Amino acid sequence: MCFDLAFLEEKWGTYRGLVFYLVLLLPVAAHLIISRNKRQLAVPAEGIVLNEKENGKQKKTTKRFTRKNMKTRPVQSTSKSQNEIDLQNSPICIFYATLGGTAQRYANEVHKLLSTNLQRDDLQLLSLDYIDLEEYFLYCPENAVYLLVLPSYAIESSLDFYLSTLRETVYDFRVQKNPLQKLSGYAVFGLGDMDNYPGDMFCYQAIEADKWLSKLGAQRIAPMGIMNTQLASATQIDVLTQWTNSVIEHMRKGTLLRPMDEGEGNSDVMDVEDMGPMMAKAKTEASLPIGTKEMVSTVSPTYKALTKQGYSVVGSHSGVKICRWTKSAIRGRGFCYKYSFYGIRSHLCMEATPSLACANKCTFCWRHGTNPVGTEWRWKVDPPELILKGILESHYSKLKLMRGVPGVRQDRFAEASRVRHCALSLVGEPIFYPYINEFVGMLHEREISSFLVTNAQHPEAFQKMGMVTQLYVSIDASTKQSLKSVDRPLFKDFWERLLTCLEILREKKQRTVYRMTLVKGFNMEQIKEYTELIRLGIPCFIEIKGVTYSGNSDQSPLTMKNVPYYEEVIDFTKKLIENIDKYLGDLGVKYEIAAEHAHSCSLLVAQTKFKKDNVWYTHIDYPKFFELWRSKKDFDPLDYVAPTPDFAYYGNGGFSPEDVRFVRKQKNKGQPGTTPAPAPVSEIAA
Ligand SMILES: Cc1cc2nc3c(=O)[nH]c(=O)nc-3n(C[C@H](O)[C@H](O)[C@H](O)COP(=O)(O)O)c2cc1C
Ligand code: SF4
Repeated sequence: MCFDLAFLEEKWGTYRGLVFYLVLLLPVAAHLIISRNKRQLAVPAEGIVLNEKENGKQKKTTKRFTRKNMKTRPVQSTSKSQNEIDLQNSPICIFYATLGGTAQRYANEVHKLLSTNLQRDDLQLLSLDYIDLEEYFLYCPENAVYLLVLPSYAIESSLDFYLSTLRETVYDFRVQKNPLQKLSGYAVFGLGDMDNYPGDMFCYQAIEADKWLSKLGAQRIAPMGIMNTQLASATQIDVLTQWTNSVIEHMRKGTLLRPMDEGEGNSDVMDVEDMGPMMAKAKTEASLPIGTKEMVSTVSPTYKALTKQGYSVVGSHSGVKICRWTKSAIRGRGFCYKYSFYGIRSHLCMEATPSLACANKCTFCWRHGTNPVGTEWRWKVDPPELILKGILESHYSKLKLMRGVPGVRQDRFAEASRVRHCALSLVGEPIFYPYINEFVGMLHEREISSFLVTNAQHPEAFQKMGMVTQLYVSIDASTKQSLKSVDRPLFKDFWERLLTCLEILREKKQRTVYRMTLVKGFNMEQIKEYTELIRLGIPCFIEIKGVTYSGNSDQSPLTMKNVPYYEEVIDFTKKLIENIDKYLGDLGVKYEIAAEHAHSCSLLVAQTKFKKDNVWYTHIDYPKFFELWRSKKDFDPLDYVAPTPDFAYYGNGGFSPEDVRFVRKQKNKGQPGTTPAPAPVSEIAA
């Protein structure tokens, strides 16, 4: 016994510390175990839908879709009264993406059916191309219902951008988990061409969207609808109506769906609900690796739309188009504003781009939503030699068509057979093209001047951009908010990107220009803020131009009302100069109006260092530029200037005296964008 007590005392001395810890930890451990059990019990009770991972193992087999197996079967659902959707008050958004218009038509149909059925007139119909994706797919409206009508394309389209945005949000560790769980639910309707894109390719992008939405925490309220667009149109409408009715039904019941295990139930039939998890595994993403897709393939609707608008698509991502001023100059009917400002004769000028894609969806873009978009280059790259050869050939072959056109001046037609200037400002973003420096170098070697316009969204590429004859940055607005509404940028940090590019521009020892396109009601206010942007870049020149009205389009909110009168452009410009004098006096630079081109509603504001002895030197000595460029030594913008001709001075109109002004019937009289000059102009500003 004594021995036992002594033994226990000795052991107590050794282990008492440990015993104290255990006693202290016991209540904490008990609390953790109890609360974990509570959570597990709560899952089914709260109706949380299991996702495919939680739902168990998946077999690796891949089912192929055939017309035969396109049946649906009853969907497994979890009916929860607390999930009932408030059909009268929940915001309902119908999203679509389209290239050819079919998905838009079907989205319209869904909108109509739902509006009638629910007797509501506030359902939103939204193009995924023209919304702020963050606003809807990161910070979604509370209790909203999302319905998506989505086609699939084996080629590049803006859907790729949408899907990659969803994917990035899923994997973005800075984003709170399940950001879409605030939604009441969602359902996807996919359109695809099963005959030409069978198996894994059929409706693959709608299926992918369904997967990412689910991973973002949104819950399916109705089975995914799938339609083969090769079916008879009456059948297609039936399928769509059935799906819409099923959505309404599910919303009424407040059911939430859970994906089923692959292989569950009858293996002959395919449940639409199976598709999400199963097809998510499909090798669609892997089968279309980055760098192999063509930006604009010849079979794409984008290609069709661009060619219809007069563009020639060269290779897979470049474009060229004969400008209407080129045609005008060949007929002796006048040059564009670049003649009065810089001495560019329009019939010697080629308008092109090595990248039809860009990172914006500007309201005034001529492409009307057909453009490919992206924040990074993810396409096949064409070599610069191929692009240059292709654009020159296309340009010349289109010019040849003008040979027999009435009024063509033979001297100009002959001169036009050698391009002297290249305006890299057509559409898209030229500095997006990975070999832009090589491409510009090839232009200069052929003594073709380069005017390059960037929308300032790629600071790294901009930093690397070498010498061009004239370097532009588009300044489409002066505040973050207005830039967002005018340019509808894809980058979240679009404003910071612009500011960084302007700072880079200031350091460039080149002829630099801010291009400002004025859109009434969008970007003509906040003049003081523009001066702050001028402070950042201190450009040599500022081009100020009224927006060109490019016609009605669903994709653009602009109307003729947004096109400013020339007087309004002048007024804006004068106020801008007053503000520069007032706020930027410390910079030691002064700006004045140097030239105008009234019939395209354009003014040129220049730093007064381009004025000597009361003579402006805004024109360019092009041979001198090539000489300096070949010397490979540093040179200054003032090293290759030429005097501005009298006709271009502000107050003289800017119309070339060599040409004869063409007077069209007075249908433009009094319209904005035209001058109040005695003779009506041939067309609205270019
Ligand atoms: C160039 C092109 C590629 C297509 N690729 C696919 C595809 O990979 N998978 C598919 O299911 N359908 C594909 N389709 C079919 C379209 O998804 C279908 O025609 C859809 O209705 C197009 O909608 P939209 O007219 O709104 O652009 C493709 C169609 C075109 C024109
Ligand atoms: S400078 Fe521009 S607007 Fe003028 S002719 Fe060339 S492409 Fe056309």
